[in-house]
Amino acid sequence: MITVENLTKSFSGRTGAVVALDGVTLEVAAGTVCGVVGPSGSGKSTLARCVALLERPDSGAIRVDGTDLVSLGGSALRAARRQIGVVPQGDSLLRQRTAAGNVALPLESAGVPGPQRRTRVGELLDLVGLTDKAGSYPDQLSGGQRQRIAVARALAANPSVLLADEPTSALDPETTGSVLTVLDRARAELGVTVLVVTHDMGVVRRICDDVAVLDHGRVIEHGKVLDLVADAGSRTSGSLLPSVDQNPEAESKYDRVADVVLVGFAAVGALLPEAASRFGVELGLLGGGLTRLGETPVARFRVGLTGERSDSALEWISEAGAAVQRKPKGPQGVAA
Ligand SMILES: Nc1ncnc2c1ncn2[C@@H]1O[C@H](COP(=O)(O)OP(=O)(O)OP(=O)(O)O)[C@@H](O)[C@H]1O
Repeated sequence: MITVENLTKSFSGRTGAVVALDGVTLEVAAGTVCGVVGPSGSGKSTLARCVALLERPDSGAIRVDGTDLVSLGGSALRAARRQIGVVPQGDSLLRQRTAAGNVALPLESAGVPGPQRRTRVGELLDLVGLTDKAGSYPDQLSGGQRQRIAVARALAANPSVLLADEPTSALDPETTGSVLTVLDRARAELGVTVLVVTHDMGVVRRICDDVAVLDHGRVIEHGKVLDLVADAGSRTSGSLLPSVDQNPEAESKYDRVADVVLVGFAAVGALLPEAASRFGVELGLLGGGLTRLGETPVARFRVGLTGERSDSALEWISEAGAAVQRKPKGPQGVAA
């Protein structure tokens, strides 16, 4: 588990101090993947660098499995660093070493004997699906393959935490998928806790259990992705749910208009028709659609309802587990 408490970090800029982290508090449960998102300059990389102990915060605590890393020095700090695997931003492999040689690097530094090293490198190449590229040099690998080798290298010393800073930037969607699969396997098969910094909400959509949204060095939103998408006002719901086109003319034809978010329903399409028939209302779909967050099906539909028991129908949909947000009717609705 990673716990970050009230972390602050400033840099001296040309026009005075730049506050990169302004009281960041965050908790990432063991064996989960947390995405750190936010606009450029919001402090994402600084947070990752502090957690990786590459940067010392000005104040606050960073605990990994209960140990406060900020207070450590000397050999205790070096030992703590081994608990944290880092996939740096950009191309980070050594050009003159093969893929296997790059993965072996942290094991060599830790003095792991040759036979054990070879076994471990073999396991890691297998984990990232690149056993057949063991003898290839970085220039002979694609960008996605290089990133997967960087993940294998970060996992070599058996860390409990893996930090990845923009692991998929500059990759095409297909290659991005293969890198994300590897991060997901690290969590699922090795139980590693993963913190991934990204500007790409697609990364959050694919592999993150939790998300933290940073802005101006502060956490402005943090929680489980599946909880946040059900919260109509959250930024996460705005960026991950299917969009709804505005159509005031169609909406004006109904007594009630609402957005309905359904998370993890096996038969996502069945609830709305059932509400219509139970309460004898006319229910029309005005927009939205289905998506998937990780393995979980998620839907957002804008619905219109007409009939005396429209409110009861919406209440029943909400009691069945959906998040329902009633929409005020637009000017055309008032006129109708
Ligand atoms: N070493 C440094 N020296 C001076 N200022 C820095 C340094 N590192 C970061 N900053 C400043 O701290 C703020 C946060 O930067 P950071 O790189 O953490 O943001 P970010 O969210 O990762 O941005 P991006 O998405 O563009 O990588 C920015 O204003 C940045 O200019």
